[in-house]
Amino acid sequence: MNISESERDALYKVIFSRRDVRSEFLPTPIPNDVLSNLLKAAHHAPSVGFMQPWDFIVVDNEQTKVAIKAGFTQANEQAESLFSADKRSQYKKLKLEGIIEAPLGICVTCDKSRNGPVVLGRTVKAEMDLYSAVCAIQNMWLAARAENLGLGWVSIIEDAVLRDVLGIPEHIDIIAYLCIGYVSEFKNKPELEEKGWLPRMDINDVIHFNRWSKT
Ligand SMILES: Cc1cc2c(cc1C)N(C[C@H](O)[C@H](O)[C@H](O)COP(=O)(O)O)c1[nH]c(=O)[nH]c(=O)c1N2
Repeated sequence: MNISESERDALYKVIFSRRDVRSEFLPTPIPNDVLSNLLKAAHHAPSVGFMQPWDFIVVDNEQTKVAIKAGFTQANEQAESLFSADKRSQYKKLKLEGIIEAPLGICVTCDKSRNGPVVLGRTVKAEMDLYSAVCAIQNMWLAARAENLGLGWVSIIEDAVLRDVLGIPEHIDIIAYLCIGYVSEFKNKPELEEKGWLPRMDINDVIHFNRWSKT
């Protein structure tokens, strides 16, 4: 099966217009079939040894969201203190989550024990299952954009809080807490770029032929 030019263009449009969303969520409910599309896209991500180590815990309960938000607030206060004084005042002005506003949260986890202890492709690098779960998140992020849904990754929260609030067993790794919902707008640029936190690097500064090579 070949990809047509218009299908290729659509894929690049989705890639380049995908954003991390936290300020623009609308309360509009997400239809079940649309949510299913996102989860199916995530579940079709590549995974080491095809182990499919992910699980997706969907959060739609207000009380649960409030408890998760409290965890963010606590972690964010600690995070603030780590930045230098000038960065700190800039940091305080950033909105770094949409936990309450987004109609749905999804906690993505990784079960390292799935399919037994020896996994094809994970024999020398134990973290390959975690990377596989991240591939699922990126699939979901792109599928969300194609469905005109915003997605925001909230990593400023202790695993212990998510584990406690969502009842996640100790042997399961927590990869991400994602906020998902329709949005008032998709920004043209990353919010952190727009607000002067960091610029996008020049692509030529990150592509290197034979860098560090000994030969
Ligand atoms: C693993 C990981 C973790 C986080 C993020 C991303 C990723 C990949 N990002 C979003 C991040 O700031 C954003 O992707 C970049 O600023 C680039 O912007 P766009 O995603 O292109 O809009 C993010 N943003 C935020 O406001 N709070 C957060 O806790 C996090 N955590």
